[in-house]
Amino acid sequence: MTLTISITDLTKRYRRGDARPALDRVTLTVDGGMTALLGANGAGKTTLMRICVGVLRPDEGRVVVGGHDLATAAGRRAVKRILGYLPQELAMYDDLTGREFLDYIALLKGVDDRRTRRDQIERMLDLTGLSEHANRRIGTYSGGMKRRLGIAQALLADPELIIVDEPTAGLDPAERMRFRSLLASLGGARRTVVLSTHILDDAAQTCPDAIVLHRGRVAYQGSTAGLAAIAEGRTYLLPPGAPAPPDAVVVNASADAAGTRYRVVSARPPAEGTLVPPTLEDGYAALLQLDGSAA
Ligand SMILES: Nc1ncnc2c1ncn2[C@@H]1O[C@H](COP(=O)(O)OP(=O)(O)OP(=O)(O)O)[C@@H](O)[C@H]1O
Repeated sequence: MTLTISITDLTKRYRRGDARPALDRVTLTVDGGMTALLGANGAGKTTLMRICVGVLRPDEGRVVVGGHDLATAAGRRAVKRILGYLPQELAMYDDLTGREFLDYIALLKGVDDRRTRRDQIERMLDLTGLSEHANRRIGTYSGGMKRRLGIAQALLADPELIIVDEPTAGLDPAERMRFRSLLASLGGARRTVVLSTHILDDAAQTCPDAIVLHRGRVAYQGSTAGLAAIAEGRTYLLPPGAPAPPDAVVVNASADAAGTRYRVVSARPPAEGTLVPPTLEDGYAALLQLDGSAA
């Protein structure tokens, strides 16, 4: 049985009198497997994740994680025991080696037995490809290696629930692919994984389910394929030089010697253009367009 996160009517304002709350009556259910949490800058993703891991309190609403109510101290303690969390900015100690850092985190997570701790750390180092760098000081690690160490610490003590906030931001393409397959290998039947990302390709490759937050509200919850399908019948590739229709969202543009070629999502068919199967990016653009607030 995988763990479920039930979120009901969650509202969070950072300052009293803020015109728009960071989260506005958010109601969601997150089941096992991998779920992508999508949304523009400031949509409320980090706020939602911080509330779900118990480090931030909502103004209103309720979060129950695996049967534990986060409104209670006992509930928050219970969730900490089953949680692996990789925040956007994870504080690491540059003077520690990777192995020492993991040892410290494992102790904080209550893995008291030295041998169990050592075995778990070796497993995580191996899984994240850091074994040969484990005795180097973290201060000498690349950004990608620090991210991998971040996921290694999140996975210590075999958590049932994993929440990761933009884990691939700033990584080069090779590190990103490596990280992506590592994440995909985690989302097995036993775990509930929430992955917040701006990189829709990462979500499309790893997550069967998706949530889109828009200005603090839920704009979509369902399958990733269903999100892509919102742009079905309205995604067009325009020939070089053809202008994008005025009400279309330009998903991308590529230029070559023949001119610029636009990929657009448009409710109305353009004068010239070929209908193409939509990607997750197209579906996301269509969703925000339908919402009347494409950014
Ligand atoms: N500590 C804070 N104090 C005041 N306002 C905040 C604070 N943290 C976030 N906000 C505001 O709350 C809203 C939601 O922010 P949040 O960081 O949750 O969004 P996000 O979707 O994670 O964005 P990003 O993709 O840029 O990380 C934004 O308007 C942001 O400015």
